Amino acid sequence: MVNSVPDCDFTADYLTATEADNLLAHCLTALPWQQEDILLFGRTVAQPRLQVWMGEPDAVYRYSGTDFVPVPWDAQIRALCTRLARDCGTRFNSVLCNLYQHGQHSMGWHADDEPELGPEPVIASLSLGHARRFVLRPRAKGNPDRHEWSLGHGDLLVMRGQTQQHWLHGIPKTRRAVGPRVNLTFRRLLGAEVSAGRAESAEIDVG
Ligand SMILES: O=C(O)CCC(=O)C(=O)O
Ligand SMILES: [Fe+2]
Repeated sequence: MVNSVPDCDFTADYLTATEADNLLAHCLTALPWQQEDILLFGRTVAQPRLQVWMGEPDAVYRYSGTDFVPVPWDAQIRALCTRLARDCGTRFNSVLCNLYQHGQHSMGWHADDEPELGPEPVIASLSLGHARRFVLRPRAKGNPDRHEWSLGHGDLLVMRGQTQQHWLHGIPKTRRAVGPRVNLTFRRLLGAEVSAGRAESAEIDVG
């Protein structure tokens, strides 16, 4: 039974404007951004965004057929991780950093439901830079429910409970002229075991 509302908490301006400005500039210049290839319906294509996987050495993450070995913690991001963990009442050991350079960069429908995240993961998503639409829809086909937030500079969205079991989420492309956006999603991997990977359809564009 799908809850009609996903278990998400949105906090506008979790970071002050100055904190957000400084962290955005730091992320854009200091992180080793890479555009990864993913396997999509048997073809190798470049992901429509740049990423950095960061965290504890054993937080190896398998996503769309690729193993991501984390780069060591950046001091500023680790400080944010500690603050978010305290405020969310949980612990995190890793963060997926996403860079959307323009409106054609996106993230397809997916759930963060890898087995190593556990059944009801708490995922804290901190956004910096230009606001983008974050859209959720039920996993069940034919259910027209939609929820969305505009995630702007310094905003926090925390997903918990059964959100990943029952809902898919993504960042649609936009024809608007938008500048760079950085999104940091803090997670806790429960073990170093490798998952089966998420479905290849994970990267179908969000409509
Ligand atoms: O960029 C966002 O807000 C979403 C990121 C996301 O869903 C993910 O990293 O799994
Ligand atoms: Fe996600």
